Amino acid sequence: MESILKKYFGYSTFRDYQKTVIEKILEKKDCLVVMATGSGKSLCYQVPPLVVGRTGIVVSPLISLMQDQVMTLKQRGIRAEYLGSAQTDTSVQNKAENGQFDILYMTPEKACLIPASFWSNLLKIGISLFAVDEAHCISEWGHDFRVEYKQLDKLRDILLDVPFVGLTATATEKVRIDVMSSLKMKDPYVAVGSFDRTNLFYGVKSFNRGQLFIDELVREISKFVTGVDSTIIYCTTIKDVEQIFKSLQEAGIKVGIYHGQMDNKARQESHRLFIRDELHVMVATIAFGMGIDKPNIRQVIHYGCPKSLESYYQESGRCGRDGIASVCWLYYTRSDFAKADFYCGEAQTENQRRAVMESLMAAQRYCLATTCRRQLLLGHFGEKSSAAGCGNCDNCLTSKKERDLSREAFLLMACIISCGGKWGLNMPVDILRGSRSKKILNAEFDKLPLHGLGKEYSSNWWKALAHQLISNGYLMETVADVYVTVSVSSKGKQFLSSARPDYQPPLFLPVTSEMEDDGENKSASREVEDFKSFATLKREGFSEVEAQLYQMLLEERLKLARSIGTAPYAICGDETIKIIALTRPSTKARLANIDGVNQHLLVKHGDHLLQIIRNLSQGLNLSLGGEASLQTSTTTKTTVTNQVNSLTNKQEKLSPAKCEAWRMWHEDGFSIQKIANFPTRPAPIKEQTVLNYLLDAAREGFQFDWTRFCDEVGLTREIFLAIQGAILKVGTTEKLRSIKDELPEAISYEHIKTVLAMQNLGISPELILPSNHNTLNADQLPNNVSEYSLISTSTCHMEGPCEVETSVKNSIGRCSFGKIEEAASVPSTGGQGPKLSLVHDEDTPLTKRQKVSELDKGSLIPLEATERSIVEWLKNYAEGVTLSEILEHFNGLKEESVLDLLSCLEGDFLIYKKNNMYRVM
Ligand SMILES: Nc1ncnc2c1ncn2[C@@H]1O[C@H](COP(=O)(O)OP(=O)(O)OP(=O)(O)O)[C@@H](O)[C@H]1O
Repeated sequence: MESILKKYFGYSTFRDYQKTVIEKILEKKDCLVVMATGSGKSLCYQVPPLVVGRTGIVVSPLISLMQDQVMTLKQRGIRAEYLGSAQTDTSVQNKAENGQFDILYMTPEKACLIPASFWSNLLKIGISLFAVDEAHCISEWGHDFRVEYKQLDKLRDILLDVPFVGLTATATEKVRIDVMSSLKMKDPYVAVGSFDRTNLFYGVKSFNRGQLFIDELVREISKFVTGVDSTIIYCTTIKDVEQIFKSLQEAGIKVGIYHGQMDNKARQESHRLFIRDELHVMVATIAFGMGIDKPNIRQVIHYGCPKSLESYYQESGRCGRDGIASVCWLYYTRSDFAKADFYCGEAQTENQRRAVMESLMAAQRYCLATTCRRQLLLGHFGEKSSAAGCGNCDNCLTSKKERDLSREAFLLMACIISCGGKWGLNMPVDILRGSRSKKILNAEFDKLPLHGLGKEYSSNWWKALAHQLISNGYLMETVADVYVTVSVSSKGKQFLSSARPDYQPPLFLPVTSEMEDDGENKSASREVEDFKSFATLKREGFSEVEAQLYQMLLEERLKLARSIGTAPYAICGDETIKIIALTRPSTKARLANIDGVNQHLLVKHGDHLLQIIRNLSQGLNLSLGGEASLQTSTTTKTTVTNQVNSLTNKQEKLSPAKCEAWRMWHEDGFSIQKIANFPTRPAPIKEQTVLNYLLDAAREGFQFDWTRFCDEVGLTREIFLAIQGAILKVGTTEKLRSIKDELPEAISYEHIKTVLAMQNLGISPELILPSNHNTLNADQLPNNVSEYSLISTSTCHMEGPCEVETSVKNSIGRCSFGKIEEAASVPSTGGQGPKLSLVHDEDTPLTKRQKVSELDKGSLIPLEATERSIVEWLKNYAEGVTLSEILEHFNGLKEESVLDLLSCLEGDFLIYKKNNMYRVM
């Protein structure tokens, strides 16, 4: 499974639930997968057909979505096609029937109407799975019910032994049950993940609809539209779409338009150009919907409040699908909340109207919230999140101002009660503002003592306060048909009973931006200020010149995509380009090792890409090879970004020479001695220098294998303890010389430096340092250990010096820093086996894993390393093998030769490297 993942998708690690779902499918179990948008559900049905080599059928609601998926899969070397009304190639059905595709998409209509002979023929060859994407469409309770989906259950009786898989990003409990029963699933495996999209920033602003705001928005967008990131602007009306589209176009931005009144062809063309990065911004109504599967959308802006939180989650969820930090801004005006009539237009029954109203009210609550937006959003889908805020929404990031609003709250609540509690907000607000409208005069509300007492605030200000009182439980809303009435809750009444017109108990409430700016006076530029600052999130982690390289590489990817008629993201994702820009691989093997680089890309475009990387890097004076070992395999995309960022930050603190030494040691597995004398160096450097470089890297937080390092410098637990004792005696770590003077000659400065670094970093010797007790006899000791024995016994609280002394001497014997001659003079243990190599051979690494050594016990005869023998041997280790272990197994062979062979195997995608372990594809 993992080889398939790397080979076709370029990734080396499955996301949490993916592996289990795939395993269940391979066991032929039905599955229901409910996971957030962009969480990687597609992989669950894309991998099994490749594992078993039989076609997987995928039902998908939209032709455009299928076309995009097929395009992307083809770029991965996967045989994919679709069947549906838009398919012009008449041979596809025939080929499909003969099992010639790995993955075959079809519309639900096609799946139901295709002749039974198609299924029986294909069944003879084998069908690996029957997946229903966007499975919520099958349920009448789902927000996107499609009648055609309901017919799919018929296929259950035809595709008897085929696992059915339903996948959706939005499904309540009710919908889930409906999907399972509609697809007649048998005891399905259900995977429900978090809906949290942690890489998305959520923000909301109120604004005044109009050209002034649009102009400001356009100015801001044109500042950061670079041609590599995409933005979607969702509008609630076609009029808004056209107005914003026109303004962006006039500003010279490559912008597309998409709405329901355009003809099919024009919409398809808009979609196509946007997907292929030929357009940078898309202004659309929500008609530009489900089929958007573009990973590098960095911003989704809602120009107007959406009709429900479900649709907001879906629409904003098109942002940042590749896991890179992205932003979702929602702009609303108060008038958006009065659109109930409009949204209720199609509702037939009162219940349906109520459902629409409640959805709109939830969206309104989201807009007006002063607490964590993510929590509100997740809570709406029944997901609990931690009590603390998310730290990635406007409310969490901006400190809330609070004010004692007891007087104003008193006036508003008293007014609501005075006018009978049967109105919406407009009536009490108008009374407070002293309106003399006909409605007010007729009801004689102008005679109320409260009339005109709240003139100093705008009507929006009062409404914003009302929503604070609602969210704090002082007021409550009731839906009656399409109307919402507001009344005072028992908490509100309690407050009123403890207050008088001239005295109110303090009531501190958050001051929202609407209240702060008093709505009407707000300048457009302030509204878009935050928008701008969050749009630059993605540029974190690059030096200026690396950022330049990143942009250039994206341009090159665009050119390549144009030349082969595909979308840039189908070649590889932005995150992959980011890692390429940071590591600048110079060989196919290194390129292959990057997350997101698949075999097809390497074989088809690898040489071209390497050439480009070389040329561009040279032009920018950047060294090739990069510094970071970007093993991106263990985490989600978001973590990958963090890894890259933190590595880059670390690299900035470390000189290139140190980074390079660390990379050679950590990534390539070279010994310190080898690095010091590397053939490409103009002159060798001291081993001590390399050791210092590596310790600096460790101190800067670079990934570090301490066991290997200590093994290489010959530091055992006993030496560690001896040094610790000396430090205690000297009483300071400032003077290395004094510490050294307390120790036997054979304990070097390098040992001391290593111990100090470990102590500083809190690395416990117990965990990583071997003890050499019992490996040598006491009588094999050289004579000069008396001084040391005092130290070691006192440190170790041992009765006699014997064992510790023995171990120290043994350890010293293994030390490679200027102590080789001395070590050679220590007699060998003879019968202790091959583990204790007292004479250091520069091509024989010192580490040895337990697992490998067990398998290799007694194998001292040099083995011939060929591509075939390496692959054959690697097959024994599902978890992989390190370079040192390979070298140890093929003992007697030069490290460079083995590296050459490994490099070829990686470049040919026969093996791959994950977490520094080599594995067979
Ligand atoms: N194991 C993985 N490692 C790295 N990236 C992955 C992995 N699995 C999936 N991805 C990437 O995550 C992105 C989103 O995946 P995918 O399109 O499958 O999401 P989805 O859950 O189907 O979303 P939606 O519900 O919106 O259709 C894609 O760019 C995909 O290549």
